[in-house]
Amino acid sequence: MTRIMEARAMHKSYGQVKVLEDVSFDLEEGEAHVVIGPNGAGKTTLFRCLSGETRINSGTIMLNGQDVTGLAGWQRVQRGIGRSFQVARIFQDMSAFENLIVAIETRERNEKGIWASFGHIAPRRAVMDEAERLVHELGLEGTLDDPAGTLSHGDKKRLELAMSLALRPKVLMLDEPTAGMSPSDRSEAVRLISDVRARYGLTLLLTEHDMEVVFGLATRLTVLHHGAIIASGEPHKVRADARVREVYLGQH
Ligand SMILES: Nc1ncnc2c1ncn2[C@@H]1O[C@H](COP(=O)(O)OP(=O)(O)OP(=O)(O)O)[C@@H](O)[C@H]1O
Repeated sequence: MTRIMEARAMHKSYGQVKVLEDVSFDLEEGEAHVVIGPNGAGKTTLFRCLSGETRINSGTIMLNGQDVTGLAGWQRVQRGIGRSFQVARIFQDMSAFENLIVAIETRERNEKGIWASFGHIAPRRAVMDEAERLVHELGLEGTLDDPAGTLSHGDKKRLELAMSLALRPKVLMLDEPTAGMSPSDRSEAVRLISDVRARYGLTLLLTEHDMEVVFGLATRLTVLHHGAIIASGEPHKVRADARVREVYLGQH
């Protein structure tokens, strides 16, 4: 297996609060690596550090063998890290389709440089075709012309996923993708994420609280507790780990 990401000895504090303490973390190509842990364990912070949204205080992060520790989030996106769009990043007044067009054009600008943004007024046919394909694959047909801000929670999540895929990432990071969903929407989300992972040959990194989602998707499971990793490995082995059951899984 090829190691895509290798983070070593990461420390992260917010003021006096130590959130990550000596965390080392690997991501292998093709795996679906799920990070779980109690509320406040540091999962979102770990995500933000790996994606470059926030800087670690010490440690190193390598991506495909290159040191990206000092690089900003957008520079890591250019190197293949796709972080699911936060709901706030969707342009609420624009339609789902227009949001997708923007995401695809953003990728093209990243690929070709700033000059790609000049020279066309209407979206080109290829961009429209790609947006239509994503709409179809993600089941967004019924929502196309509605302002994104008026979409249901489940459809917003689908749109976020479509916008993340538009960036053609090698690694897709999803922070609690099923948060706030009904049980049936959850099962649908698991099916969709598995489907997208297989179709795009993606490496997945996600956090999740729902155990059906966790065990439905994970090929590797890592458990964070008070900002430290207490177990990592095959899901069924981690599930049986006494310490993990004590601090987290025993309550589920
Ligand atoms: N920007 C910030 N400034 C100050 N403290 C923060 C900040 N972000 C997170 N924290 C603190 O860091 C700790 C870990 O938070 P984090 O959101 O990473 O945990 P989590 O495991 O994702 O939790 P949850 O499961 O509830 O989402 C918490 O104590 C939180 O209050």
